[in-house]
Amino acid sequence: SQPLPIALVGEAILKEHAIEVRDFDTALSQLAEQMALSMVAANGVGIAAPQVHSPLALFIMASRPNERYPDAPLMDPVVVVNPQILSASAELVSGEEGCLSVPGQRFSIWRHQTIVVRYQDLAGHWQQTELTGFIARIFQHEFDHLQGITLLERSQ
Ligand SMILES: O=C(NO)N[C@@H](Cc1ccccc1)C(=O)O
Ligand SMILES: [Zn+2]
Repeated sequence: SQPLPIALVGEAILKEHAIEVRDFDTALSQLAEQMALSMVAANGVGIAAPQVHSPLALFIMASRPNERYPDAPLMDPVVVVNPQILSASAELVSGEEGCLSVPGQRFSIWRHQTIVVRYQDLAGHWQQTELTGFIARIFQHEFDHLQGITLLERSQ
C-alpha cells in the first residue's frame, strides 16, 4: 500500500479540532497502519491523523534516531487514541522541532519537560503514563495537531 498524501500547513484540515474516536474497529487499525507507513516514508518520528486528512483524535509517536533527529531516543511505536494531558511540569524546555506539514523547516519551540498523559490504545484500553524529554515533546506536538494547532503558532 502507498503512503498517504500529507496535508501542508494552510490546508483547513490542520486547523480543525479532531473528533473523538468511538469505533475501535479494523478501519481504525488500518488507518493507524497507513499513518505509520506515511510517517516512515517521510522519515518522521510522529504523525497525527489530520495530517493524512483524517479528522480523528489519533496519532502515532515513534521516536528513533535517524538523520533528521540523530539524538532521538529509541522507543517502540505507540498508537495514541483520544489523548488527554492530565498534568504538565512548570519546567519548560526549548528544543528543535520539524513538522511533516511544514517540510524542510525547523523551529525552536518551548514545551513542558514532563507531562502525565492518558489515552486509549487500538483496543480501546485506557493507558496512563508520564513522559519526559523528546518523547514528551512529540506527544505535545501531536496533541497540538488534534487541537488544530501547528508549531507555527508556537514558534518563539
Ligand atoms: O509533523 C510531525 N508530526 O505531526 N512529525 C514531526 C514530529 C516531531 C515532533 C516533535 C519534535 C520533532 C519531531 C517529525 O519531524 O517527525
Ligand atoms: Zn506536525
